[in-house]
Amino acid sequence: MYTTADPEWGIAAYTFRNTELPRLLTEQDGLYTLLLRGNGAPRAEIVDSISRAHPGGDTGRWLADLASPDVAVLTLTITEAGYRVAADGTGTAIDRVLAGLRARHRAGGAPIALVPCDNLPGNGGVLREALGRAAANEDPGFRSWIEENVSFVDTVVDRITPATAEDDSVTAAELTGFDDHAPVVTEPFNEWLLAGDFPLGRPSWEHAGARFVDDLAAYEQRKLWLLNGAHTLLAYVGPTLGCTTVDEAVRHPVPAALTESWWDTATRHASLPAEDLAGYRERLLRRFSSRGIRHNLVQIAAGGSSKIPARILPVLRAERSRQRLPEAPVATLAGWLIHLRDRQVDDPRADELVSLARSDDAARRVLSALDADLADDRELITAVDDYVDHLRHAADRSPST
Ligand SMILES: NC(=O)c1ccc[n+]([C@@H]2O[C@H](COP(=O)([O-])OP(=O)(O)OC[C@H]3O[C@@H](n4cnc5c(N)ncnc54)[C@H](O)[C@@H]3O)[C@@H](O)[C@H]2O)c1
Ligand SMILES: O=P(O)(O)OC[C@@H](O)[C@@H](O)[C@H](O)[C@H](O)CO
Repeated sequence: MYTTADPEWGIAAYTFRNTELPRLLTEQDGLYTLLLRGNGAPRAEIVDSISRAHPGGDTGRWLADLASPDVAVLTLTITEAGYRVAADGTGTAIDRVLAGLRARHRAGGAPIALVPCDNLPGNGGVLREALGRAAANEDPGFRSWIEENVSFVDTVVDRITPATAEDDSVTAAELTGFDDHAPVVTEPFNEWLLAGDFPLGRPSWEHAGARFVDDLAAYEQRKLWLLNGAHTLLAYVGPTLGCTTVDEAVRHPVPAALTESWWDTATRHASLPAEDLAGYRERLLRRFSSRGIRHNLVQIAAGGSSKIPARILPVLRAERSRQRLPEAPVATLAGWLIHLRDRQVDDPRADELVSLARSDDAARRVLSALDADLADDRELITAVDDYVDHLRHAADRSPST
């Protein structure tokens, strides 16, 4: 959407495993509909910035694109779990990026900007570190080329974009007359913040509202703690009370009160000025409550083992260092324990975590798998265990959603 602001640029898009989406996009000449759903009537825009779409398995094409000096920027949206480096170094997104950079280095070594768009603190640094680990056994000349020519840009992407539902295609076609098989539904709000260098230039994304800043840390903290932290809380507590979407969960008295309590706790440790945080929080409640967006909690519940450490634990640690034990992080951890015990778990560490969650002394063992220091916090572990019982009782008394 931001790239449509600069018709000089186009996107060669690659999926990871999905072969259907590139096929559909190719049939549609790369066009897709952005369906904006808020509390009023839906609106639609056609996005024309994808020049080509390829399945991730099209390795020859991928290497040729990455080798080309016409390619100046590589963005990645691969989920938090996508930054893991496999023990044998193969088959991951990081491995594919490394192969692409190798091809680029061999083809003359034009510089490039890598722009991760996933919800991770310091996502540019996370990518730099993951690539560094994957490249540990590479030729030293290639490794120093990476250091000197690859720029790692930090970003914060803020726009609630749930998985597309069937009726979204119907609504999109009614609004545009274009029979789109790959529409994307989103909220009207959008914010994209970036910090870093683009050695070969970039699209003028600022013309569509992107903001380039020197330091992202405070914005990142605000977004990851207040928005994604609350989403994580709702994704684990909501389903224990019969809620299936974010808007349902923030209308239910128990998760609604916990969300407010989480925001009170997290804002005590956030760096931006209080008025800014209060405004963001107020807007968030409106965004979460929007009836236009049906954001499934199951989608948000995936990958808790990488999300909880980034969104919940920094605040919990800051509170524990002041001898406080706030309710909302305890509720999130208890909800996660119930999730691991009772539900279909989508997480790269699912086997290990599900087995720990079903063992004796589960709370201590699951929490220590997240952070070894938590294993010694008896007060926290007891509170999480008690909260599991509390949530189960609350479920029995829960109003229907
Ligand atoms: N959807 C949103 O509201 C939103 C907003 C801001 C940021 N984000 C970020 O974008 C990410 C993707 O969200 P989405 O809604 O597009 O999800 P999605 O499930 O629609 O897409 C995830 C993509 O990541 C790929 N992927 C999954 N696991 C991978 C792995 N291990 N290695 C490489 N690729 C992998 C999938 O193939 C898919 O193409 C989120 O994890 C989040 O960090 C999402
Ligand atoms: O998989 P996650 O938790 O990183 O993402 C799910 C949502 O919390 C997330 O996509 C938000 O909607 C998004 O971050 C809003 O900007």
